[in-house]
Amino acid sequence: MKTIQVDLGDRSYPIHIGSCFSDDALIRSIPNTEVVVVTNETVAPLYADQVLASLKRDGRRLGQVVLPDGEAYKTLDTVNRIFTYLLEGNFSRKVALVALGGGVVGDMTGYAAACYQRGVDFYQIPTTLLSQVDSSVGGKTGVNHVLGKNMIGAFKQPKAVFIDPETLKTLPNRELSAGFAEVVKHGVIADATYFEHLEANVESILALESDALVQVIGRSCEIKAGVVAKDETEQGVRATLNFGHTFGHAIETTLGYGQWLHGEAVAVGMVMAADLSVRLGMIDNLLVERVKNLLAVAGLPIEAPSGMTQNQFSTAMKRDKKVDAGALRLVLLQSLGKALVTADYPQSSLDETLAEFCRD
Ligand SMILES: NC(=O)c1ccc[n+]([C@@H]2O[C@H](COP(=O)([O-])OP(=O)(O)OC[C@H]3O[C@@H](n4cnc5c(N)ncnc54)[C@H](O)[C@@H]3O)[C@@H](O)[C@H]2O)c1
Ligand SMILES: O=C(O)C(=O)C[C@@H](O)[C@H](O)[C@H](O)COP(=O)(O)O
Ligand SMILES: [Zn+2]
Repeated sequence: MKTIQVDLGDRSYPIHIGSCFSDDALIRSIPNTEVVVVTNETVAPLYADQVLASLKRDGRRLGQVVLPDGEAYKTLDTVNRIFTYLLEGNFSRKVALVALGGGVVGDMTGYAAACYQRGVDFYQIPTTLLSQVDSSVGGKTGVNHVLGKNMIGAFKQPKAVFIDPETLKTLPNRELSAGFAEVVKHGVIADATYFEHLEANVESILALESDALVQVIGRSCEIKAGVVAKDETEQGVRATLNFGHTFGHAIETTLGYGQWLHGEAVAVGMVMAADLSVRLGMIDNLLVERVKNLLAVAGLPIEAPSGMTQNQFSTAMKRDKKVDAGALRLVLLQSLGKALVTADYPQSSLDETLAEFCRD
């Protein structure tokens, strides 16, 4: 078992990576006397019994909420189903909510934990590549609004994260690729050597070769944990984790949640942000080609959805959470492994990038 610590003072927590399901002592050791597992209709039949069995203990009350599956259900209405279950069952403030599933389940469970009786304990058992390398770490929780992605939410750190890479064996390939987009992001913004490692090992990672996979989950969690420890609530450097997301979120919101997967939208978003960085003279076009090539090899899109207009991008991007005093801050590249958050770019250059990808 590999363990990475997220250092946040009295809210620090471990990320355990290994056979957390077959060797279930860590999951078993969750101390709360009331535990509710929150999952969805796809993940429940695969893993919920196993997790509930691990949690079973004399004197502990267990519950389970099974949510509908899909990004389209990442809403306040769905979170309200969790509240209704907890209230009907008279669960107290001592309850721990355990998110079992991908990022959608994790983000909603964390938000429910932040709100239920003004805050209860929360654990993450992520079962997609995306959630194992990104969303289970860092405490961003929340739901989508029809006008913007993740617009309603709270920072709520989990007490621990339990990652069992074996769960990825049941994950559809399209979802695996989507998770890989966030892995590429970590290399591009924070670690050139890691990016080179991904270029050299993309096939073995996506073939789920155990060593390659554990190494990638570990390195991505280390990078994310390091950034979050420096800037938990995104006052500064954490915004670099949003590389590609301003464009990507615009795609998700405009097409309708769930049409494109989050990782797919972020893949194109990263190419667009890199394109803008070239236009501003910050990086060489060769780097854009390397990013595009790695994403394409992983089966990810590198072009904007056909039919999406420049105006649709602009409208959605104006609502980005990184807008400050009316100016849209974007994450751009200074070099491989180095990102910068800035509102200091000519609007005409952004327009050129949008025009290049939209052709409307
Ligand atoms: N909080 C954060 O920091 C953060 C970071 C990145 C992304 N996100 C959010 O995460 C969400 C995307 O997460 P995701 O990519 O995990 O999508 P997801 O949660 O929708 O899961 C993808 C699909 O895989 C299924 N699934 C999950 N585990 C499985 C398994 N082991 N075997 C078979 N099927 C399985 C799910 O039911 C779903 O159909 C988006 O809403 C995004 O905004 C949050
Ligand atoms: O943890 C972060 O910070 C990130 O930005 C990680 C992103 O991959 C993730 O998609 C996040 O949910 C986006 O955050 P948002 O604040 O732009 O909604
Ligand atoms: Zn993301």
